[in-house]
Amino acid sequence: MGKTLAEKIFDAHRVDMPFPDTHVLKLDRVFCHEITTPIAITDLMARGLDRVFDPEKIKVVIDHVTPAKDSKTAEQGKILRDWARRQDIKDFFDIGRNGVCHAIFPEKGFVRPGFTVIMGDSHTCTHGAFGAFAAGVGTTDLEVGILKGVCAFHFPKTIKVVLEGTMREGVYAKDVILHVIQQLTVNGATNMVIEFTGPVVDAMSMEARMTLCNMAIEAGGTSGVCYPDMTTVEYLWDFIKEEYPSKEAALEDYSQWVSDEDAEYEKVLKIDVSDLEPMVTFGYKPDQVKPVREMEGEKLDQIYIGSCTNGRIEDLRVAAQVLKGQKVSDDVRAIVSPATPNVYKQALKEGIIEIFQDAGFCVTNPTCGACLGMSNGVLAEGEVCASTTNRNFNGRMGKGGMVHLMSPATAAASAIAGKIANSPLYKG
Ligand SMILES: CC(C)[C@H](C(=O)O)[C@@H](O)C(=O)O
Ligand code: SF4
Repeated sequence: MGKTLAEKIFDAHRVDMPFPDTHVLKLDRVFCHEITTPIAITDLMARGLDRVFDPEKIKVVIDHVTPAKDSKTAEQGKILRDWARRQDIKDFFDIGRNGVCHAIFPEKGFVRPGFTVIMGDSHTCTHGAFGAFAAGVGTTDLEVGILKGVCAFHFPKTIKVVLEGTMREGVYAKDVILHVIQQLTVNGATNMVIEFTGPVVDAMSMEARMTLCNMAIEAGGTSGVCYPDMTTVEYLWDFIKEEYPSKEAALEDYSQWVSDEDAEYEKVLKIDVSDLEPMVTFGYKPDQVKPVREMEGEKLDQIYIGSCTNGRIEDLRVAAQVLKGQKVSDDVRAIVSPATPNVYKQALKEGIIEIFQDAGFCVTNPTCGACLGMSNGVLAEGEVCASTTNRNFNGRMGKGGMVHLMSPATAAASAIAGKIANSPLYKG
């Protein structure tokens, strides 16, 4: 019987099996941010265990609320900052160099095919786009990871999602993943890995693959994964060119991180994306999804473009294409948060920031901010936001507020219309 990609990663990292179905894996990366890691640090300190397993494998960023908005968030930043200094963690991204964790860490080349990655953040699944096993964990697992560089997991059953056909113009990875979540439902992949394969994924950029894997958790998935290929090698090349004599050599090495043809799956879901339309959520759960067409004209108060799902340069490019020469409707306000300083810089270079500003968008620094209703765009009671983020839970972006998840193209078109609208890039 063949093996899935996740099983192969487990085999290569297993150091112990203390109980049946408890696999202790060696970790290649432990990622940290200022919301969950300070709790782990404080607890480790209280227990006299203020150490780290390897400062080079730990990567740290302040991203959720930055600059700090109050004494509490300032304290969280301080605990993380002091710890990174004390433990000699060199890859620490503080204000001015910081961006959303799941955007900046891939951008820095920290994730490689076949890696194991944990973080105290549910969207850690994003990094599976590189052919890694990347999972969000709670405080106890994070503490063990920081201290010992290992983490215990259950054996990963895998759901294979095969994406076939050709996407229509104006339909994006976000529309695909919303459709997939609708099919799987919010707990259809609980404790499982979702493997995204097929010609549609093969043709996708790394950014689009990250958008897919990012939302695996919204179907309950532990991790999303894509097979590494030449697109992966090209994305990583600047970081790996010392390791391999050529891109082909890197590809050959990475090609061990794919599933065998006869691997066993929990479920295989084949989806032809050829007829897929731009999609949007309508309720408080990410599987409540409809075509934008059926939601056109719905009232909005705010538009938000950003986050670890859709705050990368490709996303901003698409939004700018829609916004060019247009104005945000007087009925709404609009905010864009480039996900990293590099995204911001590139958007400046390409004139994208100017397009956003001329349209009437507020451009913030790179941060999670509005995505989880902590800063930079919190909704008031009863307000509605069109958002490129990944969660539409009740009150997610502010108490009593509602969120409609959608692609950057749909969000930009909705900003201009002042209500939910399909983008002119979609030719249907
Ligand atoms: C703050 C953090 C723990 C949280 C998560 O784990 O997902 C956040 O990133 C989110 O998206 O709600
Ligand atoms: S951008 Fe949103 S979903 Fe992503 S890590 Fe930040 S708060 Fe979580």
